[in-house]
Amino acid sequence: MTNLCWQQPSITLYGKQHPIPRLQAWLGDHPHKYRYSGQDFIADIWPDSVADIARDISAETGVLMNSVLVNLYRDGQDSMGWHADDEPELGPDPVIASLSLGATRDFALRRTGTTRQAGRIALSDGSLLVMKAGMQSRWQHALPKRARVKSPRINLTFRQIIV
Ligand SMILES: O=C(O)CCC(=O)C(=O)O
Ligand SMILES: [Fe+2]
Repeated sequence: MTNLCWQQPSITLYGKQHPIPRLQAWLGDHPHKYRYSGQDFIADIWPDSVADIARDISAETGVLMNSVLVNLYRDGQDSMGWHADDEPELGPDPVIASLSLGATRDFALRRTGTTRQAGRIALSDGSLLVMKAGMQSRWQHALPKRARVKSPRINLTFRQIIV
């Protein structure tokens, strides 16, 4: 994982550029394109180790996963804000499978259109969280900062790009 092509793109908030508070890499079985905050990213072809995990997760979920967004949270200061994975490339009702490695981090949930957190799940090393069809339109999720966490976490969110 350490030799992946890590990127730290900037997102535009209120007209100002901010680097995302984590590193990410976009991998797949083909050079799939995906659009994120107004920028296009082309997938690097995944190494055999990741292809093997994708095969297992495809068998587990019944969905042929052909791409993965890898997130590296260097410590508890790194995070991901509230969002749903509702990019058009994923189709109307995606299944997304999220494998966690390293430090345990809380995964927070809220209903779409609300601001209050409705629940959280501690994602520990080796855990697999499957967000099933219907979830992205009804719920948002986030990975909040945790000041006490001093060690890194890598998260692989397997997806099926359908366009
Ligand atoms: O790090 C996590 O568990 C969440 C990652 C996530 O939501 C995403 O990659 O879209
Ligand atoms: Fe997500």
